[in-house]
Amino acid sequence: MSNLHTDLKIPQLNISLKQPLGLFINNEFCPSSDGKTIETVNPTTGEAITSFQAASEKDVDKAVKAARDAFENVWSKTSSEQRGIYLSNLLKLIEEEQDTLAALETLDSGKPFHSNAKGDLAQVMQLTRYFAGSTDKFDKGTTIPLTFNKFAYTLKVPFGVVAQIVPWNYPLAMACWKLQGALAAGNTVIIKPAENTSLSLLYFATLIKKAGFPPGVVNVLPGYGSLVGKALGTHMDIDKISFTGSTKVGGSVLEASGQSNLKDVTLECGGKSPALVFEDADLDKAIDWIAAGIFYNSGQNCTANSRVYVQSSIYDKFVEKFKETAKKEWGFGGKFDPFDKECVVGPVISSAQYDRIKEFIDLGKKEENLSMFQASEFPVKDTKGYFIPPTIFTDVPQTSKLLQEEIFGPVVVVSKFENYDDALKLANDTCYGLASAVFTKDVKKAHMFARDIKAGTVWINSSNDEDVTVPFGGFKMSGIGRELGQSGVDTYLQTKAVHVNLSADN
Ligand SMILES: NC(=O)C1=CN([C@@H]2O[C@H](COP(=O)(O)OP(=O)(O)OC[C@H]3O[C@@H](n4cnc5c(N)ncnc54)[C@H](O)[C@@H]3O)[C@@H](O)[C@H]2O)C=CC1
Ligand code: BAL
Repeated sequence: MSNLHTDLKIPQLNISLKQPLGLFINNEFCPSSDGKTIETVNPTTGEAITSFQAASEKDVDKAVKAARDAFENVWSKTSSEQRGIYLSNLLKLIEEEQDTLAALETLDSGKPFHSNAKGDLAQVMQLTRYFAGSTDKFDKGTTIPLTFNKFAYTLKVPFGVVAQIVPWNYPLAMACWKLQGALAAGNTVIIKPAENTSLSLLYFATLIKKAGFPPGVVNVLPGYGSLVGKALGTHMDIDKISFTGSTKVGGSVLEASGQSNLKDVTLECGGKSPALVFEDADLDKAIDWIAAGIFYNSGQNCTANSRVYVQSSIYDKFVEKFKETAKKEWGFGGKFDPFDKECVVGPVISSAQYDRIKEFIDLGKKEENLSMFQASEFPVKDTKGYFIPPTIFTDVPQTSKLLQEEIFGPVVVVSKFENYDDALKLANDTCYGLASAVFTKDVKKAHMFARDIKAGTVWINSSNDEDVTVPFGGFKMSGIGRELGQSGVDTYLQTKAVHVNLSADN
């Protein structure tokens, strides 16, 4: 092992790989300027996997310079067709390396390989295909007739240098939601992975180079949020920043823009998304969707349907069946190994998140005296990993901290409602507005809910099955702006208005 690469083995899948550990600037892996490193831990075992280079402020400046030079001299002059070709090359490489990338996600984040990690890669491939095909199709601007001798036209132009900060719950998927859209639009990028899940994006950087992207177009800067993230937010030569993570840090990114150069800001932040189940719903199907909507990815999902409201006439039946489903379908598997097909609930990301979630569980149980069900024993005895079983709190009052705050774990609160107005009021009673779901066979009621709920996404008779072709983003304190779909490119473009005077006299 050098300090810039190490050999990793994943025996469960018979995979060996050369893992980059350096900062990726100008298409080369390099050490950090101050030699600092970060150790990354396998949440399944609690043991260290390896250490990678942690960028300094000086490295941020170096990456920004690389991205600026690449934008001004090369990328802004690269045709949209050629950008699409690079993205198509990238797609082919991701397809070839999908198992390795998915395996890295499982190793570093603990997400079950066969369900979650492969699912993340399927989404990454779909969105790369989508954005590769979009480069010559997105909105290019309009012509506006003014007078006989005057007209104007608009140009949609890239911002230039874009910074992107991504979280650990979907390390590569969240990176690709941002990266491919920004590249399709013609920007150069500096992207910062989360401290605890940097390996997959560093490996992905090798594919960027192989795909032919010119040096400096994509730069990957692993490092601490409080240092690298902050330096990106306040940098005077970054034109736009896009962030996914907690609402608290999202606010500080917005503030950093205001205190520096007013760079454009897109934020995807927290959520406490409601799912409503009306008495006319297909109960079994609703329960399957809702269980997946909270227990998939161990509940570490900004759109998780973490608040469930059920009409009182079917409440008891719902609760009974929901518990059965959680116990039967959402288990760790006997080996506590997310590479094992039986494992559908992996560990949560870190000991810090484990402690945070456990605090919520203890609060609900001991201080708020709530009725609680867990799909298996907790704390789990047979593992050193950060495993938390699906946990269901029932009859939870609207004022409970568990109902109001984002827990970001496999923990759900269930409450009852009497009628539509009651349900809507409860569902909208939150500072968040990311997503929502409604289960009913009544088309009118479903669309009334879609009209009335203050959230960026509404699922009718499903939950959390987002699609890369559909815009995604939050109302209220869940964020600013949209990603994916056409918005995934538009968000990285700004409008220039050109006024043309044809008159000979003035
Ligand atoms: N919306 C989402 O998808 C996510 C929400 N969260 C929420 O946040 C809670 C805490 O998780 P954390 O890992 O602490 O989230 P976080 O918001 O601190 O981390 C997300 C990203 O922001 C970076 N960051 C941290 N401080 C920064 C700063 N001052 N300036 C710029 N970037 C910074 C981190 O390095 C990471 O890359 C979770 O329990 C969950 O509620 C966390 C991750 C993803
Ligand atoms: N469902 C992917 C978006 C997120 O959790 O951040």
